[in-house]
Amino acid sequence: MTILDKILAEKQKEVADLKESYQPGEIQAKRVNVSLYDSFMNADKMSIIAEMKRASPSKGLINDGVEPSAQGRIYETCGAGAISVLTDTPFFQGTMEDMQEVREVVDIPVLNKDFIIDEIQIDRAYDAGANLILLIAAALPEQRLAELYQYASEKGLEILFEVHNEAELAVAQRIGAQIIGINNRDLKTFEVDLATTERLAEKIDTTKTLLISESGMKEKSDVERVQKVGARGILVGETMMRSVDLKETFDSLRVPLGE
Ligand SMILES: O=P(O)(O)OC[C@@H](O)[C@@H](O)c1c[nH]c2ccccc12
Repeated sequence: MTILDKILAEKQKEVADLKESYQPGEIQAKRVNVSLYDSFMNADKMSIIAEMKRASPSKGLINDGVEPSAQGRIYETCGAGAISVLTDTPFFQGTMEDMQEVREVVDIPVLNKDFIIDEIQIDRAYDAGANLILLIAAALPEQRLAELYQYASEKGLEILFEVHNEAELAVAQRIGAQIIGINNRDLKTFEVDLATTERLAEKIDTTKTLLISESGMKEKSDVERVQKVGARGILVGETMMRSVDLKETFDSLRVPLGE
């Protein structure tokens, strides 16, 4: 059983509970109407989705003392284009409240980072003020991904569609995903390799599809590698959570986008 299988088994239970306990519309949060697609496509520097990530199955505790609203404010001030908040509790120590706290204090797009397998989770993400949800190609069959993609779009959410190999990328393209995240980390083995972005980017028309490279970004040279193949955005968790000088970290990773 891979870690992804374990997480998904846990999500089945969570969703069953949520269907009993959550009424869509129950939470009400600030809504900010911003498009990550538009802002990232129009930027002249690498855009950063900075992530709130206390812990992970691969790294254990990363930074559990973090205060979401303070961290969210700093991310925005330092130049984040968006903020990703992990809301999974058993494996990542995040909560939905973390995301709501961040939402209240920032005006940039907020991504609800979780393992979404059911519409009810999309309802709750929307209610809690998310602008985007994550859909992970490896988590579900194509038909189900297509249904959830459409459900989220109809609610006015944007979708970060995450892929890790050619077959998953083909699914993203058949579904018509506008924002594709190439995860450099294999969710089944935790291995990280930036060559994943380099290999898959070739098959994407990055003038129309917004390409985000996810995971494993530590320094400028990493960002330059993915910029060269057309990424306009990066998703950065651990490096941001461990940074002692966020302004400096953002400035060094926001490389120019030119040729
Ligand atoms: O901490 P990193 O290596 O910068 O990675 C961030 C982000 O890409 C990673 O948290 C992630 C990518 N896809 C996911 C899916 C679920 C949970 C987490 C993730």
